[in-house]
Amino acid sequence: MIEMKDVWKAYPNGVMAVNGIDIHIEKGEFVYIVGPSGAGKSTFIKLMHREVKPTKGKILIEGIDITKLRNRHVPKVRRKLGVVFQDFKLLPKLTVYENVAFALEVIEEHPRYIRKRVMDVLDLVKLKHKARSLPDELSGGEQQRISIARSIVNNPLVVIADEPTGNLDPENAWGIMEILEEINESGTTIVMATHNKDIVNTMKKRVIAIEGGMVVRDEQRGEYGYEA
Ligand SMILES: Nc1ncnc2c1ncn2[C@@H]1O[C@H](COP(=O)(O)OP(=O)(O)OP(=O)(O)O)[C@@H](O)[C@H]1O
Repeated sequence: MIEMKDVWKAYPNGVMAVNGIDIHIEKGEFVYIVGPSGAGKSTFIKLMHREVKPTKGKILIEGIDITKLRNRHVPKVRRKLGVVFQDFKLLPKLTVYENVAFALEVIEEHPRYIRKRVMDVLDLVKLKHKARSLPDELSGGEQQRISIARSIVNNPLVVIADEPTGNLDPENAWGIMEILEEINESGTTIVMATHNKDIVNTMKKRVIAIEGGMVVRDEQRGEYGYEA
């Protein structure tokens, strides 16, 4: 479902962040991306949702090469991807409800469908009662749960998360993992870059390790493999 074929990324300053990556991720997989700081994990994640374009290579999402897409076709493919960031990136002046509804309003979904869908995903992350709050009235863990609700409101095929637990204490981090696992069990693919050794070692999912912009390990039911 997601395929990278001989993907390279050089930033304008000459840094080679990704050096010839070939990977294939199937529908429904849960994949951790691990590796030392500066290894290229975030670049890998950004390539996957076309925040950056590769210098060379193909990136296929359901057979569509996202590196070759015309700009006007990008939103259609992006809708297949939910993205979660370490720092949540909620819109501060919009309520929780409005943050989550935004993606559906942009594509002009029916207002009745929007109301139901937004309340359903808020229910999934157990924050229905916070619908009218502003993001800064919530704890970090709650904000991240809202950003996950926002990422899945469009029913994406894959949720791509860059260090989603990086700003959270262990209890909140595990709360996020429970939600991601539930989303994965309903068939959504999850790709998550992380430095969290405990989570990777406990969950026993596929682990892809990146070092120096290359895949150095790819194991089913893998371990974190580095010191925390
Ligand atoms: N916008 C950019 N311009 C130039 N170089 C960059 C840019 N973003 C990242 N890099 C460089 O590319 C390399 C890979 O960075 P990347 O952020 O992908 O690593 P990472 O594995 O996610 O690191 P961390 O675990 O610290 O977040 C690093 O050498 C970094 O300094």
